[in-house]
Amino acid sequence: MKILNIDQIHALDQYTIQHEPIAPINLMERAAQAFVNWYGVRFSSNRPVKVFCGLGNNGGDGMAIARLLIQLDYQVEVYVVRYAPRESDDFAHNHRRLKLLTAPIYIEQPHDIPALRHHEIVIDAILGSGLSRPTEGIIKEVIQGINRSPATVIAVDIASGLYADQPNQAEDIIIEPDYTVTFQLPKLGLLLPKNERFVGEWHIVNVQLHQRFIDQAPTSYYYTMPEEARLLIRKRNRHANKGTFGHALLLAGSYGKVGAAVLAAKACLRSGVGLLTVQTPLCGYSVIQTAVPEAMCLPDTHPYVLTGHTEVDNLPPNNYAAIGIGPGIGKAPETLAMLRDILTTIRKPMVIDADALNLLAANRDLLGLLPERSILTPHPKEFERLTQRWQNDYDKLEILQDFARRFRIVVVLKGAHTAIATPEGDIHFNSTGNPGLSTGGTGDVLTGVLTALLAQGYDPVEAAVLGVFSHGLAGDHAADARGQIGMVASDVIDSLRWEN
Ligand SMILES: NC(=O)C1=CN([C@@H]2O[C@H](COP(=O)(O)OP(=O)(O)OC[C@H]3O[C@@H](n4cnc5c(N)ncnc54)[C@H](OP(=O)(O)O)[C@@H]3O)[C@@H](O)[C@H]2O)[C@@H](O)CC1
Ligand SMILES: Nc1ncnc2c1ncn2[C@@H]1O[C@H](COP(=O)(O)OP(=O)(O)O)[C@@H](O)[C@H]1O
Ligand SMILES: [K+]
Repeated sequence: MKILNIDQIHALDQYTIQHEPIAPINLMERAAQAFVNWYGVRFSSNRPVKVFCGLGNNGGDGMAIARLLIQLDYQVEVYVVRYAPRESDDFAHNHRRLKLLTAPIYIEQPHDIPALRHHEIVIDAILGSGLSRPTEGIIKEVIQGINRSPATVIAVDIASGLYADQPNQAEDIIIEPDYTVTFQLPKLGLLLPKNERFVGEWHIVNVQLHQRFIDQAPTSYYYTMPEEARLLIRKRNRHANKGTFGHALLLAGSYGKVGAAVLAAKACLRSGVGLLTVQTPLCGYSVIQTAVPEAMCLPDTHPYVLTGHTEVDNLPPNNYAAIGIGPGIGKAPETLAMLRDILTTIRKPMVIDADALNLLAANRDLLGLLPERSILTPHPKEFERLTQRWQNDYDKLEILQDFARRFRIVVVLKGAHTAIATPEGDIHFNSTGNPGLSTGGTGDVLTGVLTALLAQGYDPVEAAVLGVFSHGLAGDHAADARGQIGMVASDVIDSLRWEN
């Protein structure tokens, strides 16, 4: 699904109005109805509702939402924050309609702000995507009052005071909602880590804006929807054999970190690879042979770290369908030499993770050797080591795009909405996963998943989008079964499923 900027979203509104065609007031009604449908299945009518409206179209949505809720027998009070003399036409229209049902209360001074109790629901329709400057004056006072209250807060479209596609300043006063119900398309600002407090749990509701405009709108930002990810999964041919699905090589583990190799190997096998060889230091040999009997093991000559040398007959590295390197390998000089050797030999996309990334960061000349369309999987700290410090999340996205474009690679920047940057400069945000994944070893699992997909011949961008989605989904299933707190990386492996 595309993520559009605010100018595009406004143009999309106008396009829908002209080409559907639909009167603006009816489009607002559709948005309000979509919000109320969402609301109705979650909150019972015995919780009093206070709707806070601004004077623009977000406020107009609030007015229409209040009317629809009153008609459904919810107990609703409507507050209008009168911060300016002018109102939008559609606000004024809905204001008139609402006044036939109830008398709104006007807030002009701080003492007009009502007390809010914990069983109440606040609907924040003060400012939406039309935000043009930081909040101040009476709007700021109302927002602070709502944020201090114990009520449940739901933002209409976006929290009042939060920019949808540009950075806020630390001192900005912004609604801190429990939920955001946004219209039609996700907004970039909802996905960024620093905005977490101003987003809460967010949901998209469909208001049937014109699909032709969306299809033609240029963007670099995408949000992976379940149906899009599932479409990428390839069906197996009836007459397939294990050769069809590739032979992968995982280079993983060091003394004390052979578990990382085990996790990556198991995840690789659970993601459909045909054959798997794990190269690990000698100390890992019997661990791999015992813990992952489905995998072959290539013992390195070194007892503790990977050097790339082995006394056992094996395939030349270029003969593997895909190579994944990094989980638990450490940063020994011998391992650096092996990485350099591999990067000079291998010409097909690889998966590079963990200490392999730290070795790249410390030896930047290696970046130029990366096979085109390789997948790098840094968490934010590793990414900072590879690049530079960023000022804010928007700046970080630019650094990410530049880095992926410059080295013609796929960069999977891990986090709550993992951002996958392509060599073409696009960014795909993931929609699955939960904080239960913040536990040691889940990154190793992802490396195994991605290596398996490359070995099966998936294009690296598709492998990254699908692999990250499926890994997050497995994390969600693991959380359902074990809870976010109790789940571990092995549960994520056990929960991997590939169904389209
Ligand atoms: N896209 C969709 O799918 C649909 C969208 N819809 C809804 O429309 C909403 C967008 O409406 P909108 O454009 O009228 O903007 P909104 O935020 O209500 O108000 C802006 C007004 O406030 C002002 N203003 C700005 N910042 C300010 C500040 N800090 N302090 C004080 N004032 C400030 C600004 O004035 P100005 O910048 O001109 O001074 C302007 O007058 C959107 O979020 C959604 O809810 C649906 O109805 C239909 C489907
Ligand atoms: N709060 C979160 N929400 C969603 N996914 C998360 C969250 N925290 C971590 N993850 C995911 O868990 C994985 C952690 O990877 P990483 O930090 O490399 O762990 P490790 O090095 O311990 O294996 C990544 O895929 C990341 O996207
Ligand atoms: K709002």
